[in-house]
Amino acid sequence: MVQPRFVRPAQSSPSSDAVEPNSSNLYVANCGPAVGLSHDAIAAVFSDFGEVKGVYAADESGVRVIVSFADPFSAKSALEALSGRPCPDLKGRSLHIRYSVLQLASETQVNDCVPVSLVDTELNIPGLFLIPEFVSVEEEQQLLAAVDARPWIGLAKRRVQHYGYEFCYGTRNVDTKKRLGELPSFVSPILERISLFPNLDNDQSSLDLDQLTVNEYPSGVGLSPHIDTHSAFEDCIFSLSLAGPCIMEFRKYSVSTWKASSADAEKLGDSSCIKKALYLPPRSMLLLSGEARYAWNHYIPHHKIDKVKDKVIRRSPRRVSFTIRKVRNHPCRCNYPQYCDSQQQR
Ligand SMILES: O=C(O)CCC(=O)C(=O)O
Ligand SMILES: [Fe+2]
Repeated sequence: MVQPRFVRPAQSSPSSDAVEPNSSNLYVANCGPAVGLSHDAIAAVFSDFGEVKGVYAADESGVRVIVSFADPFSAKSALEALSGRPCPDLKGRSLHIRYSVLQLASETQVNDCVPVSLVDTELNIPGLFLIPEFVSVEEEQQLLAAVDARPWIGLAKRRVQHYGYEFCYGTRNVDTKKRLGELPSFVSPILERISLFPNLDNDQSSLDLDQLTVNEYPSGVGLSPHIDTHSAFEDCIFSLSLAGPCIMEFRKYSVSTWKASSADAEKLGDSSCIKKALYLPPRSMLLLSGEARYAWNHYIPHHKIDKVKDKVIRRSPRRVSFTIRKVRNHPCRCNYPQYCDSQQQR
């Protein structure tokens, strides 16, 4: 059987162990088989506070365990009653207890289900281009310093900044009437370089990019599969990777997914979809245009470790991306109506 993996929950402050984190699992130090206390003996003591689903070794030490309750209230009562006090039924040992959460298998798994390409041409997706080393190491540092000097907006798992127009995650669109202002001057060299981008047959006006979303992903955090809303943005979507690499997976579903929530799209999983994956190194620029932009979902798997051409690559502590787009002011008239919110029959 696969041993469940538990980790410390994300905390907002060092003292937040006192706050209920809604976890049913406790990390208990200073007891275990190495000091003559069996998992059954530990379970018996903790079951005074509620139903114990299991006791697991927290690590190889033999003196640290995870006690998993059926509900968070039992875990809270046990923590409050037993933590920091000698426990007569466990040989008088003082237990050090904190909350723990079950880590999703996907966060510890190696992403190796879809072979990962290193070059765009290998994917054979029309309109998809990857330019490695689009910015220098020095420029990368300057761009990171510029965004780190500005306020971040905290989402559930990552942080973002919006410039030009705010992207609204509820509607997956922008409010074209609410312009925030010009794009900041630190992106000007990037915009200039984009205008010289090879392989672009779009007219120059679609390159008047006016919206920037900066995403900061901690290691193991990804992005659910989605197609950027057709009616929100023009054809060309640029994404600059900084600070760390990631894998981007591309999925083409045979059914329309524009109305499905991104979580639903993720659940659609293997059913009737083609999957391809590309390694995005730091400092590279990705362009999604045409079929790649309109018909393929892009997705960053929620993994800490990726397998790229038989090499195991650990994601760095953060990846920062600059997604640069042009807001659309008229309905989309692309050639992919099944994926297009502007062209759906209502
Ligand atoms: O982080 C990235 O490279 C992609 C971000 C993205 O897909 C989006 O903001 O729509
Ligand atoms: Fe996107």
